Amino acid sequence: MLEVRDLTKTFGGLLAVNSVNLTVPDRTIVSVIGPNGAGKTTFFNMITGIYQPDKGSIQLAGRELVGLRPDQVTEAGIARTFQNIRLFSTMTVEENLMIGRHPRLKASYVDALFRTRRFHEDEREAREAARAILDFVGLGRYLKEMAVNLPYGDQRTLEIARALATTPKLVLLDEPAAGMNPRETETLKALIRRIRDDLGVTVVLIEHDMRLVMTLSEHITVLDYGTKIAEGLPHQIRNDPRVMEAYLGRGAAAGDYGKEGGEVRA
Ligand SMILES: Nc1ncnc2c1ncn2[C@@H]1O[C@H](COP(=O)(O)OP(=O)(O)OP(=O)(O)O)[C@@H](O)[C@H]1O
Repeated sequence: MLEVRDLTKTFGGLLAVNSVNLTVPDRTIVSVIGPNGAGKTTFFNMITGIYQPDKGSIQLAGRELVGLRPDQVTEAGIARTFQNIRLFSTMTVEENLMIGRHPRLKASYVDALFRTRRFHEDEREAREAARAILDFVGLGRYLKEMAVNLPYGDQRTLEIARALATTPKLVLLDEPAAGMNPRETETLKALIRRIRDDLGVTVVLIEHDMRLVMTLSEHITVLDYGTKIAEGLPHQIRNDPRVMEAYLGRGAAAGDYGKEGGEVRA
């Protein structure tokens, strides 16, 4: 589904992502992990067209994405969430989803201006889709609620719902469990599995919660100082000395990898 080759990005003299390759098969759940500043978010930002890479290629189901704008990447089939919540807080839950739906609508500016039949059809379709997605993620009861009034964990789920509203082939989740309590994280884990199993959407996540990463991922790629230092199955990564070194060498970024005597909690 996703084939990243030789992806490279520098900021001034800093090599933030250094010639990274990543292959993500269709309908898999994979994780990109690494200590703080390893280049994970920069990697996501290149895939989604926010940053243009200095070098490399990014193909989604065979289509080259380098050079596309973020909205064109969304249209091509990649949706994402961000490390920090980016909802329209003064809009309702339904409206947040309808905005997520926008790239898939057919009506033009002129249709909207003159409220044509196509405009009304689009609006009805977007409302129906919003309702279906909210039910799917378990937020159906909040349809007309202001996004800002939702509990924290539900706001994060709403962000995932908004990403799903673009009907992606692949979704990139940037630290979806950040700030969640263990119960919310369990619910999130089940949701991510259902996104893959029921919707057939491929999932790539950046996550610091090692328990979640180790139990959810089918494949893990580890970055350190912008370079891929390891990749493989969860049990291989858990026992990889290079990975332990990367985390422990930096004081095992609070609550993460290697916290308990060099072993990963999983
Ligand atoms: N826009 C930018 N301009 C300059 N340097 C940047 C920019 N974005 C990221 N960097 C630098 O690139 C490196 C990689 O940062 P990035 O945010 O991708 O890491 P990360 O693995 O996502 O970290 P974290 O886990 O803390 O979110 C860091 O040294 C960071 O300071």
